[in-house]
Amino acid sequence: MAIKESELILNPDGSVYHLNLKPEHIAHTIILVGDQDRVSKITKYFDSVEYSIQKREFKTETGLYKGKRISVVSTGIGCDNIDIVLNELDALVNIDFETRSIKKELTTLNIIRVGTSGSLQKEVPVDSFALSSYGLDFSGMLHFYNIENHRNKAFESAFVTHTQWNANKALPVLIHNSKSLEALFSSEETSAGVTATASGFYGPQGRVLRLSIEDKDLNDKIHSFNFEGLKVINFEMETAAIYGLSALLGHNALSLNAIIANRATGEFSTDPGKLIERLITYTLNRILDL
Ligand SMILES: O=P(O)(O)O[C@H]1O[C@H](CO)[C@@H](O)[C@H]1O
Ligand SMILES: O=c1cc[nH]c(=O)[nH]1
Repeated sequence: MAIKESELILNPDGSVYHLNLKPEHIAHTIILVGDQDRVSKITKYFDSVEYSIQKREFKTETGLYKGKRISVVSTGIGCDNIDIVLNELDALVNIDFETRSIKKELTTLNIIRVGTSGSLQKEVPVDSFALSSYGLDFSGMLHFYNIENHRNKAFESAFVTHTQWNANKALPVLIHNSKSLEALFSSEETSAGVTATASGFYGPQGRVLRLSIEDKDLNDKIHSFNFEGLKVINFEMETAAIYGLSALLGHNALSLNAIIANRATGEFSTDPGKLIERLITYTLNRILDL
């Protein structure tokens, strides 16, 4: 059955609504970054750039890196943007835009986030790399999908009990990464653990400037939580949404984050630009084995 024009929105040139892309514009290996200016910091290493297309905060560059076709897409900040990016990337490969119907043969994308993040644990220091074995969604976005078969309720209910999670907030949802991507990208340079995906940068990550927050002890409780050896190691704003939608749509996803802040020690990286550059070259070196 054809998907209605109000649901799958295509621009007059046939490109998908927000990303402004047509199917031929994307590779099946995709690096997601938050910051649109980070796209060229990655593609400057490419042999050639085939397409460079931007609409709003969504900038895409596709090209060849040592002969491998890769797309780099910026998502902007937050899970609401991830809802747009993941649905539209999936539509580009798995929906026929002519007939507006789902293709019989589905394509699996490899999706790797290269982001920045704040650590919650002293053992995951500033200037190191966090690899998200799981994403813990605090944003509530995933509750709008049928996520039940992909979440880990035992972890979630232990977490809710330990943190005395306020019922007015969305229930946390724990989602796994792609274990094959984790195997490829983990090394002695990465610390693996649970990444908490917040719905904001300030209050939702326990930062206080002028506004007081509902639970000033929440970060300490997240910090001390341990479920069968699994700890929440860092805070950022996209990973769990990427993991949740990738699990639902059948894509492989992994999130790597440069630790620019340590919330446990109060430190901030003296050179975040250099750190993210290091994570970019680390990721590109390993992506060739995909
Ligand atoms: O550096 P990026 O990839 O944007 O990631 C982090 O930085 C932003 C907040 O400053 C959020 O998007 C957070 O997830
Ligand atoms: O503390 C931090 C640092 C980067 N990004 C976040 O979302 N939080």
